[in-house]
Amino acid sequence: MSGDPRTVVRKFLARPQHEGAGAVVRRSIGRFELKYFDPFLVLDEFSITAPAGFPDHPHRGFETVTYMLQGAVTHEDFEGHKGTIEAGDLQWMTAGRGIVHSEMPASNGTQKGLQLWINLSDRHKMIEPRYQEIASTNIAEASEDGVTVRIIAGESLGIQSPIYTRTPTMFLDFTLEPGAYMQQPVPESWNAFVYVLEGEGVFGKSRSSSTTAHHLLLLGPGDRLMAWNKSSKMLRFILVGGEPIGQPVVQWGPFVMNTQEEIDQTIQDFENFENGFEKARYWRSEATQ
Ligand SMILES: Nc1ccc(F)c(C(=O)c2c[nH]c3ncc(Cl)cc23)c1F
Ligand SMILES: [Fe+3]
Repeated sequence: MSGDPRTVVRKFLARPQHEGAGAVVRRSIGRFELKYFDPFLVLDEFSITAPAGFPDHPHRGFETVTYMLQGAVTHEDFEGHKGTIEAGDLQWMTAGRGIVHSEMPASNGTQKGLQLWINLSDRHKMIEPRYQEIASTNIAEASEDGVTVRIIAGESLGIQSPIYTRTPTMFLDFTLEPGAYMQQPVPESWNAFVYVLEGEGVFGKSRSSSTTAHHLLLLGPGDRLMAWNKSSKMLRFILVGGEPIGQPVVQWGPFVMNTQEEIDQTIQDFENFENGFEKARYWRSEATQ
């Protein structure tokens, strides 16, 4: 690698806030200090205990990536697609022209996970909805010198995820043993961030300070991330990068388009059950009945 390692340019502590129906999320991307980090719209570390959850709601114009950390979430949509996302499982949902679904706790106790919202370019915003779902046991994993990486999207240690990312994206789940060090290439033209899940780590070229759980680190220019675990406990974090789309973003809750007129049309489509929302007219999820 001929370029420079990336440095940490901004650091945010994601504090709990209420979302959905009684759900608690730690929102890092999508909060007022960081409304949009192209192509990323939202990063939520969510925690839900029944009866709280995310009952019937729509999406248009982007993708949701749900990666379970603890427990399980049951999802069902207006096309009859339903299932349970267990701990370690991945659901990559391309809402495209429109999805209406519910995402609710699948069992008692607290369900925890991450949900990342990835914007779609204008040419993909109205494509047919699609799911890519991988069970935990089928998620590619590699280990080397005290570093274990689960390849959710993109490539690491010579292993490529099967997930097709319309907006080119990498999503890697790293665990470093005490004393371990990692280096991961990141395309120089991509925006990239780290979100710490557990432990304490030192990130970036300057190795200035350590970072603990629930913190998001925006990375500056460079061709790779370096990280160290100088603590006596395990360090776990995700490294996410994406190719900026560079188009206008007009968002109204779960609708993300390029112009206000397209948002007005989307709201009309949803209210009139048209242009992709036809099946929302009579559908209600079982989870919320
Ligand atoms: N207010 C609001 C508006 C629109 C939404 F789509 C949602 C929503 O469904 C979620 C937002 N964060 C999430 N983390 C995890 C899961 Cl499983 C779902 C969500 C929501 F909460
Ligand atoms: Fe949703």
